[in-house]
Amino acid sequence: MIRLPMVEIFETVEGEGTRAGFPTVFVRLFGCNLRCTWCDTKYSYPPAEAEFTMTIDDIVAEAGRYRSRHVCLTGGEPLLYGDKSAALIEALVATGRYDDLHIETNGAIDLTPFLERIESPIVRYIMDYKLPDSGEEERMVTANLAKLRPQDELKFVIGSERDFHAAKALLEAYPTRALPLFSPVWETMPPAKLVGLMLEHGLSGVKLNMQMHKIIWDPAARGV
Ligand SMILES: Nc1nc2[nH]cc(C(=O)O)c2c(=O)[nH]1
Ligand code: SF4
Ligand SMILES: [Mg+2]
Repeated sequence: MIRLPMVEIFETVEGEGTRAGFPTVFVRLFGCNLRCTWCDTKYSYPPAEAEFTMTIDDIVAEAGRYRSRHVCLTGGEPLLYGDKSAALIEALVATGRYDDLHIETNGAIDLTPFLERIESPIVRYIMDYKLPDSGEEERMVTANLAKLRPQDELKFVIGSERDFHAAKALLEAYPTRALPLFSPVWETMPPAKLVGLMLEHGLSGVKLNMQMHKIIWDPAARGV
């Protein structure tokens, strides 16, 4: 039986992206293949330990205890487990109880096998592109950008002006159908400064992405 290492399952409102504000069940898997400098979920990979492991059936049942019709698969990196991650996505889709299943993936996983295997219209990828300040830019799978679809989102977490210019250059170099989101790093990029840069550079197709959960609750709170 397939078991996955887990951090937590909880219900809150989605804090980010185009579905921000909808009641959403979060399924947070343990483990990540990156170590971003500004990571806000360091409890989701070693040296922290997985809280527990769960079977796919258990995860589906636990998520199903809540009434949200949106589900977010996150981590860590929820696609780290290949076929097992795909089987979890398929099992959540098969319940028929969700209108939206979005997957927060870190840009260092080739999405091709997932896009080819999973055909459900409710499944959407929110791909982070890690910029220079993260320390992980060289790990990005740039081939993913051309494969993302209009329902997917391409999120840039922007910590500095250097990051802003890198994101702008990347969008010019790698056309994508996904919606580009610019998200300010909570500690180092004042949102007003990021908006100013977006307007100054005429980035009319880019959407500002604020992390609502860090405004509503303590930025360090877990499970919200
Ligand atoms: N409310 C809320 N929205 C979120 N969107 C993405 C999250 C994540 O940690 O991946 C997250 C989270 O942890 N909380
Ligand atoms: S990819 Fe996400 S979970 Fe992994 S280190 Fe970076 S910010 Fe943290
Ligand atoms: Mg979070």
